[in-house]
Amino acid sequence: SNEKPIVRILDSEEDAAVALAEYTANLSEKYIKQKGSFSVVLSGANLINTMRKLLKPRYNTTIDWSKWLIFWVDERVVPLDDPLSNYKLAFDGFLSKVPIPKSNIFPINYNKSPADVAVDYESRLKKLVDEKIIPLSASKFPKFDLILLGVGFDGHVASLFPNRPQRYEKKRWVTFITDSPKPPPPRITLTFPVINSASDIALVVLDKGKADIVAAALGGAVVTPSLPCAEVKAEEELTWFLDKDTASKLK
Ligand SMILES: O=C(O)[C@H](O)[C@@H](O)[C@H](O)[C@H](O)COP(=O)(O)O
Repeated sequence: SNEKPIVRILDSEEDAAVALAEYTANLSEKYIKQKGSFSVVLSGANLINTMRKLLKPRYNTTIDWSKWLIFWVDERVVPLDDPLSNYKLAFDGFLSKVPIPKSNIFPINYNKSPADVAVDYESRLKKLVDEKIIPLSASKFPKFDLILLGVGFDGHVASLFPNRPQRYEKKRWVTFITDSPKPPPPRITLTFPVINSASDIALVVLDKGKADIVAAALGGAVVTPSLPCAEVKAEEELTWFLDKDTASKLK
């Protein structure tokens, strides 16, 4: 793997959205050619809006949507029709507008217990690995093609927060949190061993309020505890997508 991330600094949020579409479409073509499918793992929040260019020509007409598999890097433990659901956000803003087969979309099975939801999601991933739909990494974690991550103001990725133990999980594929500092409190999340087994990862940060966090993560500043976003590694390539304002504090 490439130890050094690629840092792309675009002029504006609009340009970053275009660059993200181009990047995603290229990976889609590459992995579908290579392995017959393209597994994409989504975050919530702003990311879905940044993916909007994929819904427009030429991407919407040239991408082989039937080969996409959709997962969530983290999910709020709420019913799937709740306005806080990452699934609902992705469905309303993206998935309902492209012809991805419903059977290729893997939202959580909602249940009141975050622990149960995590166990269920992990066992469904295990089944997909057994069925050879998702490959296994050398370290025996599921290997997704592309994980798309946002970064929080505290440097979190997925629902792996700086001051919470979930970020140190080494064995589980999916874990849960009942006291997330970002609301809502109950969530499930993929763990670092799974995230860092992905082939390609995009960290998409387009918010000048996060300029300091990005500079700390990319500038190698010593922060205790370390920033989760600085712990992300990809098997093939890790790419940061920033706009000028968000990158303004980079040296
Ligand atoms: O549950 C969520 O909200 C996310 O999946 C979370 O990990 C998000 O990606 C970051 O908090 C950044 O969110 P923004 O990009 O909206 O700031």
